[in-house]
Amino acid sequence: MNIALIAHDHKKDDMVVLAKEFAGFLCTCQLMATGTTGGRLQAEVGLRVECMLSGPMGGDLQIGARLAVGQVDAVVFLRDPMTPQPHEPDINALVRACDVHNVPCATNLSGGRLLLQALSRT
Ligand SMILES: O=C(CO)COP(=O)(O)O
Repeated sequence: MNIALIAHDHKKDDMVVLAKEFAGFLCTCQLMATGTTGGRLQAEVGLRVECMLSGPMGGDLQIGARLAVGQVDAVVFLRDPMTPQPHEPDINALVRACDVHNVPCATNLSGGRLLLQALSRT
């Protein structure tokens, strides 16, 4: 299974907690992440992650492009709703691509937990 993991700066600690919780499942998946998120998952959780560019540099778009051609099965995108992001159009494009292609996308910690629980049982 191909899973994309993305977190805005104020949500990166949550992503590390979530990834540690599901490390046993995630280490059986092909993981991709935006640059800084992926770096933390590698360093702090020990997961093997394909790192794209950092989000503001186009990482969300890289993941969206893969998703559009069927190479992403699920997205956990822990967004920060309280902080304006310079690359808001890229963020919207990725979430829209999930909707266009009917790819499950969790945008907060509890949704991410539910999604990973469900996927880890399949
Ligand atoms: O900005 C992001 C997603 O929109 C996340 O990017 P980083 O993982 O590189 O911080």
